[in-house]
Amino acid sequence: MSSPIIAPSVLAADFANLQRDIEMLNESQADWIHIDIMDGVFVPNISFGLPVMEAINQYAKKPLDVHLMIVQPEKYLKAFRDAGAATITVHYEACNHLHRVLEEIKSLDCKAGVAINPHTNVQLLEDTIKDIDVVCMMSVNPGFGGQKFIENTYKKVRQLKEIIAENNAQTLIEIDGGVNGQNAGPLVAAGADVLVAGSFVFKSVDPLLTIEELKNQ
Ligand SMILES: O=C(CO)[C@@H](O)[C@H](O)COP(=O)(O)O
Ligand SMILES: [Co+2]
Repeated sequence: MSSPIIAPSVLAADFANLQRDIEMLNESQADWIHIDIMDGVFVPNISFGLPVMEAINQYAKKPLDVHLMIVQPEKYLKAFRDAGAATITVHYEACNHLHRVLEEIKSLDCKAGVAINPHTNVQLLEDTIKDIDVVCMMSVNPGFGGQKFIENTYKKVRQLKEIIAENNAQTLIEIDGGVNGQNAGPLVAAGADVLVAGSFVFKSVDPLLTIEELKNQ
C-alpha cells in the first residue's frame, strides 16, 4: 500500500493569516492544496471566490486542487484554470452534460475531477470513469468543514475501486470530509488514494506533524 496523497483544505485555515498558512503547507508533506469554492446555491454556504484563489496561487508551491461546489460550473472553468487550478472538480449533481464538462477541463490542461454527494450512487460514474482523473467522494454533506465522517463511505470506496478496475481506468479516489487520524488508515486500506483534511490539520496543535501522520498511513 503506497502513501496517500494529502490535500489539506484551506477552508479551515486562518483567513486573516492565509499567507502564513499557505507557506506552512509549502514546508509540509502535503502534496496538493484543496480549495473549496461554495456559491450559497449548490450548497448552503459561501466560502470565497477567484480573488482569494489568485492570492493563494501567489504563494502556493503545490498543485491547487479546486473543488467547485457551485451551480453551472462550466461557466467558470477557464477562470479557475487561469487562477492556478491544477485539478478542477465539478459536482456530478451540478452538471447536465458531465462528459462535455470533463472534456472542457482537459482541454484547459487541468486534471478533471468529479465530486459525488453522499446520496449519489457510485454506479452513476461507470460510463464516464475513463474520462475522470479524480473522483472526489464526499464523506460529509458538502457546504461546511468540521462535520462528522459518514461511515457508509467505506462501502462506496470499495464499490468505486471495482468500477475503476473493471474499466481499466486510472482514476484516483479522493475522500473529502471528516477525515482524521482514526479513519485515514482504514480509508487507505479500502482503496482511497487522496485524503482531504481541513479541521483535522488546521485545528491541530502541530499541523506539520498532523500532515506527516496522515501521510504515513
Ligand atoms: O468540501 C468540503 C466541505 O464541503 C471539504 O473539503 C471540507 O473543507 C473538509 O473539511 P473537514 O471536514 O476536513 O473539516
Ligand atoms: Co472539498
